[in-house]
Formats: sequence, C-alpha cells, structure tokens
Amino acid sequence: MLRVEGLGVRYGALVALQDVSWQVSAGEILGIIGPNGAGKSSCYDAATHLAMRSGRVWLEGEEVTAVPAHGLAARGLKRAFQQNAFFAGLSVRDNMVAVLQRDAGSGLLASLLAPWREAQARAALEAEAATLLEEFGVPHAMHDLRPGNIPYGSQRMLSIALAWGRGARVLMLDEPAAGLGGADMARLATLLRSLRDRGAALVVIEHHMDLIMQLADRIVVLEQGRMLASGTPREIQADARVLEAYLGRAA
Ligand SMILES: Nc1ncnc2c1ncn2[C@@H]1O[C@H](COP(=O)(O)OP(=O)(O)OP(=O)(O)O)[C@@H](O)[C@H]1O
Repeated sequence: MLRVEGLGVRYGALVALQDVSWQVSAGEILGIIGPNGAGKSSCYDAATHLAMRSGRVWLEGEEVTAVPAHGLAARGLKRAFQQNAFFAGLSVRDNMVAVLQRDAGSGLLASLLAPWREAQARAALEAEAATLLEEFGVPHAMHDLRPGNIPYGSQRMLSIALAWGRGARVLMLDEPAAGLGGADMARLATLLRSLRDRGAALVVIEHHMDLIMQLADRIVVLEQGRMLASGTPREIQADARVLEAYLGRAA
C-alpha cells in the first residue's frame, strides 16, 4: 500500500534520517518506535513529503516521490499530528464538516453555488459529520462544543477523525496515545483496530511500548536516524540490539 525506500532527511549538517526503508499493507498496522530524537517524526515528514528528503515513495504501487504533500492526501495518504490541530473557533461538528467539505471536492462546491441546494447539502454534511464523530468515539453531546472545551481524550479521537475525513488508504499517526490515561488508551486501541479491519493501512509512531506491542502487526525501530531492526512485536521484544539500545534504556 505504502512503500518507502532509502529515505533520508538532513537539517543542515545534522543527518536526522538515513537510508530508511519499510512498507505497510492494507489491513496492517506498522509501528515506528525509537528513543527521543531517533528520527521518527522526520520519517513521517519524509514519507508525506513535508520535508526535503532523498529516497523514493510508492503508494498503491505507483511511484509518488515527486507528488507534493497535498497531492498525497488527495490520494488517500492522510496524517494526524502530534499536536491536535483544530479550527479553535468552530464547533466540533463544524470542524468535521469543514474536512468533509474539503474531501468532497469541486462537485459539492458546485452544488453549493446553487442557493436552493445549499441548505440541503449543509444538512447532509452535518448528518455525515455527526455519524463519523460518533464512530470515532466523540459523542453527540460534544458536537456543539468547541474542541478546546471537550476532554483531552476526545480531542485526540477528534484529531484522528479529522485526519481520516472521508476515508484514508494510509493513515499516519504521530504519538496518538500521548497524554492519554488507561481508559482512553483502550478506546484508542479499539478505534485503530477497527480502522485496520476496514482495510486501511496504519503507521503509528508511539512511545507507549505496551500499546504498540499489542497493536502493531510489525514494528520498525529507529535509532540515530537509522533502522536498527524491523519485525513482529515478538521478534522486536527478543532482539538484543533493541533491548540494549532502546527497551533496556527505557526500562
Ligand atoms: N526542523 C528541524 N531542524 C533541525 N533539526 C531538527 C528538526 N526537526 C528535527 N530535528 C532533529 O532531527 C533529529 C530527529 O528528530 P525527530 O523529531 O525526527 O526525532 P523523533 O524520533 O521524532 O523524536 P521524538 O521522539 O522526541 O519526537 C533530532 O536530532 C532533532 O533534534
């Protein structure tokens, strides 16, 4: 589904990422782990073309190395950021409506130009937004509130719903469990599994080892910008280099 080969990122003289290759298939969760500064976010930026990088990228078998970030999103490579990014002045529902409107493209915009259709189109979008929000674990009672006024766990779910929009082929999440307590983390795990089971490919950067070991089908370990190991969670947990370089240090 998504394949990266030989990715490299430099910030001036600093080599943040060097010769990193991995792939993720439909219906699979790939975890990316590594100590602070290992290059995980740089790897995301490189894959989604938000950074100047070397290497090559394929999406659904087609080379997309030269496609800009917004073009990749239009092809279904979506990402949610470490920090929640909302339109703070809009309600939760209107944040979702804005994303659905963007994903609907020109067909819907054209229909909005016909005033007699506008109210109808708006009502349909609001209904779609409400259904999606519920599916992503943001209950109806929160839809009229501003994102900043809903609980943090729900904000994280909202940010995933907004990244997903009308659907993603590949969804990349940067530390989705950051700051979450146990119950919210369990809800997150259930949501991510359900997206995988719908056939999406997920790439998840995560510091919570328990969560990523449970959730991921395969894991890539980065250290100092390089790939230290890759394999199933079981293989990674048994890998002496990983234990020494990362898990051992974190324990
Ligand atoms: N915009 C930037 N300018 C200069 N250096 C950067 C920039 N972004 C990241 N770096 C450096 O690149 C290296 C890799 O950083 P990156 O954020 O990719 O690591 P990370 O594994 O995501 O870290 P963390 O777990 O702390 O988020 C680090 O040494 C970091 O200081």
